[in-house]
Amino acid sequence: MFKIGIVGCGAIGSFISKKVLDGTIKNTKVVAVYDKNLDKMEELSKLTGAKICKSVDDLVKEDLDLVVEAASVRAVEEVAEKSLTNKKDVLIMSVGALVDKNLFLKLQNLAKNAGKKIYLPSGAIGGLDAIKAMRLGKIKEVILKTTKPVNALEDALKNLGYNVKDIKEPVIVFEGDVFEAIKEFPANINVSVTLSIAAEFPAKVMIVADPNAKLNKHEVIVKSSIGKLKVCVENVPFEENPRTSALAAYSAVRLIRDLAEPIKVGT
Ligand SMILES: NC(=O)C1=CN([C@@H]2O[C@H](COP(=O)(O)OP(=O)(O)OC[C@H]3O[C@@H](n4cnc5c(N)ncnc54)[C@H](O)[C@@H]3O)[C@@H](O)[C@H]2O)C=CC1
Ligand SMILES: O=C([O-])CC(=O)C(=O)O
Repeated sequence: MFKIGIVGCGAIGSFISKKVLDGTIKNTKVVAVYDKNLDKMEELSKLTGAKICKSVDDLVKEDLDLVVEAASVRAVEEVAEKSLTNKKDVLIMSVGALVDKNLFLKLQNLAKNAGKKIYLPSGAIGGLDAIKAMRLGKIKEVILKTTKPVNALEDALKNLGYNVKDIKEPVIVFEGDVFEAIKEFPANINVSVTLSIAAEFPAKVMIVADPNAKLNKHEVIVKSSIGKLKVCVENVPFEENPRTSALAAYSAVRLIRDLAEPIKVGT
């Protein structure tokens, strides 16, 4: 039996748990959960039978094969560092945290020394398989254009001083590099960091708030010496959390399911 611990019992953590329970992810059990929100943690524990943990420290001491971080960019350092030092593989959803080069290198070293893995799912975008291969040539430009409904961007827009009710037509609310993008939209643009890590090249990012949009759209363009890639996904948002695309949770489910597969498809 493959044993999982989950930090963050929101949309993604709960979805992964449901896919364990319905057998989409086979021979697996969610054995421990932690969330700073007690109600969410109790709800997921009730659903899965998992132990309620008092802290990340408490969770990583359990007998686990994998820790899933599905909490927030700010949670990543503690969850990943403690998982790896306690000899657990870790899957990170809040990939945005890894825009910090020092943290990236620290976790990479910890994983190497512990003989453990850090898994970064493709999340809400596509094309990373091809981009990783293209990276072996020369990458010239990496672009991500994200369009989301206004309510999906609401928290970040309010922090940036937008009056969201005044947005009546599509507005470019951000244009800049991946470093600024994840700072200003920490719960919306983790994919720009995953993309930049896969390409080993900093993405240029544009974010559009569209009051008429119903889907989370991500357009990825990569220009390289090997060729040009254009991938566009139009994702159904999660009902429980409109900031998050359903594809992001499905990609984590697929990654965990594939860990046990003898044949690996794609790069
Ligand atoms: N890589 C990707 O493509 C994507 C990544 N994400 C990221 O994945 C993460 C999870 O997303 P959702 O499940 O949709 O979010 P959510 O908001 O539905 O759930 C997050 C849960 O984590 C808990 N939490 C937050 N900080 C915590 C901490 N420091 N310690 C313990 N619990 C904490 C919250 O109380 C909440 O219950 C977010 O950081 C989100 O930005 C979301 C979509 C796509
Ligand atoms: O789910 C999405 O569409 C993308 C997202 O929130 C993120 O990358 O943080």
